[in-house]
Amino acid sequence: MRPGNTKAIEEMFNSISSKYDFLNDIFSFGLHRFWKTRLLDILNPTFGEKWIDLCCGTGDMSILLARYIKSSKNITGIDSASQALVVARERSKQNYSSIEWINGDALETNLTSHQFDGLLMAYGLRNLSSPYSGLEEAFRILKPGGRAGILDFRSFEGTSIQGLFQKIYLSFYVVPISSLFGLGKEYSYIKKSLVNFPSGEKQIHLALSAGFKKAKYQTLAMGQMGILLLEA
Ligand SMILES: C/C(=C\Cc1cc(O)c2ccccc2c1O)CCC[C@H](C)CCC[C@H](C)CCCC(C)C
Ligand SMILES: C[S@@+](CC[C@H](N)C(=O)[O-])C[C@H]1O[C@@H](n2cnc3c(N)ncnc32)[C@H](O)[C@@H]1O
Repeated sequence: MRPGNTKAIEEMFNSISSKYDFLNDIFSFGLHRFWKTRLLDILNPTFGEKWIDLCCGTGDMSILLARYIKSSKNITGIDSASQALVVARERSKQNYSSIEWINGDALETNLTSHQFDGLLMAYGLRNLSSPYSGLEEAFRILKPGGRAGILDFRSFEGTSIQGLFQKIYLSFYVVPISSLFGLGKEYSYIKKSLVNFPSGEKQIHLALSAGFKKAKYQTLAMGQMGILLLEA
């Protein structure tokens, strides 16, 4: 599996969608929900605002957002993997039925410009064939002054203890456990996708070039994850 191969990535996420949430809980000890909630705490979405979750996958972030603002109205989730959206629809149909799920491309959403107050993207940017084009599209659909939060693995430049820890964790914990579920190849893709993923500083630069007025980057999970915070 090569990063940047859009069709192959879509197929990969379709194939892992039924085990995706379960494995994320195992691999992060449930902490990924805490990281996603931290993102919401920073962005402070409020009732009445219109939000979009790009690369929503099985819908975790959109559902957390709906819980956070105590309403599922005005929330849209978009993902290219149709099977991931089947899971998202099933998970949301009882209590969060107003969330709109769209099967589409985050690089070309075909959504009207300047319509969202806020935008979320969790673990999506690294999977796009062009993170820069993803940021341009995010900027286009946000209202002026709209805010965006992008959560993903931190990409380390050079040698560091944290970078080494990340490689060891992925190679000796995540891949072997996922292999037990027949998904070793799929999960070994995470490490590959980090090779060309821009560092926090470079993400800031890309976002400003894509049109955002303000950009900052902060880390969490003992420096393993990063949040890119943007204002359109
Ligand atoms: C929710 C998480 C990852 C989502 C995710 C992203 C991808 O790009 C994938 C690609 C292919 C298959 C699956 C995924 C995928 O699930 C984050 C949590 C899961 C991680 C595997 C956990 C990795 C944790 C850090 C390297 C170290 C964390 C230390 C912490 C203090 C426990
Ligand atoms: C690692 S998952 C993250 C899912 C979810 N946001 C979460 O935090 O659990 C990455 C998601 O990005 C989606 N994706 C990758 N490229 C995409 C694109 N060009 N357009 C829309 N979705 C895309 C995949 O289908 C996958 O569901």
